[in-house]
Amino acid sequence: VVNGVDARPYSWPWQISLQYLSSDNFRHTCGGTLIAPNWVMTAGHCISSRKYRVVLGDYDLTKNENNEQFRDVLKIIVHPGWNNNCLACGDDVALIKLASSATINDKVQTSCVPPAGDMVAHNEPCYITGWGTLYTGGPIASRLQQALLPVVGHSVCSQGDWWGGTVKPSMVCAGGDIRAGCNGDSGGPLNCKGRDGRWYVQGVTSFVSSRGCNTIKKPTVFTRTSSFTQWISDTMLRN
Ligand SMILES: CC(C)c1ccc(NC(=O)[C@@H]2CCCN2C(=O)[C@H](CCCC[NH3+])NC(=O)C(F)(F)F)cc1
Repeated sequence: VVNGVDARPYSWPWQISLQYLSSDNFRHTCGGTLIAPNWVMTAGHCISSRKYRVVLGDYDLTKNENNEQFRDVLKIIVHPGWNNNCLACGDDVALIKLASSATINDKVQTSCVPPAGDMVAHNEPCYITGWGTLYTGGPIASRLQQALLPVVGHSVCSQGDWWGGTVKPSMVCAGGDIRAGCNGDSGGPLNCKGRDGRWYVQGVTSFVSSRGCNTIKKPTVFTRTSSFTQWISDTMLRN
């Protein structure tokens, strides 16, 4: 996250770190959201043929704070429409079934998935969270970062000098000024508070401009969760 701040520890208890085994130790590669005790939602582009683990209840990736829960992955289902060579085609979403359920407590909780078709409004105040790089090409964060990213409506985000036709209705734009997601935030949540006072994961961090994470008029682009609510529930039910 570029120009964010340290989150208050465990204030986003559904944020997970997706890590892959790289010569004898696990490395953070993407974020993700706990949406059921044994299911995590992340981005399709985060998934390759590596061995993964999921870390829950983490805050500082460089310290053992004794609240972390480590889970092996039982299975990964990438959305059938995801095409690694077509970021603009969307469907950048995947579901990870944990080998055993997370222990739900004050530091590990599930986020709400919005109802199908739920549309976050232009300028709605949402927060991106993640351990991604602190600036383009920079180091990943040690402590979980957060930044307020106001939603940019599709009519603005799809304008020529913004993302144009690259952004689809199945995506959500947010930010577009000095704050942005950055590499390593992929797969993490766009957190928006509902009228019921509960937090909803309205987006899955998908892409930023290849010219720099916080490029003006190139807001961070998220997979719109509510476009996949049906797929999410079907997949969890069948697997
Ligand atoms: C659709 C096309 C115009 C296009 C749009 C944006 C990009 N952006 C990028 O490639 C930048 C540069 C580093 C990684 N990156 C990204 O946007 C990667 C996804 C890359 C997937 C590649 N297989 N996502 C992230 O860094 C983020 F923001 F989610 F944390 C690339 C192509």
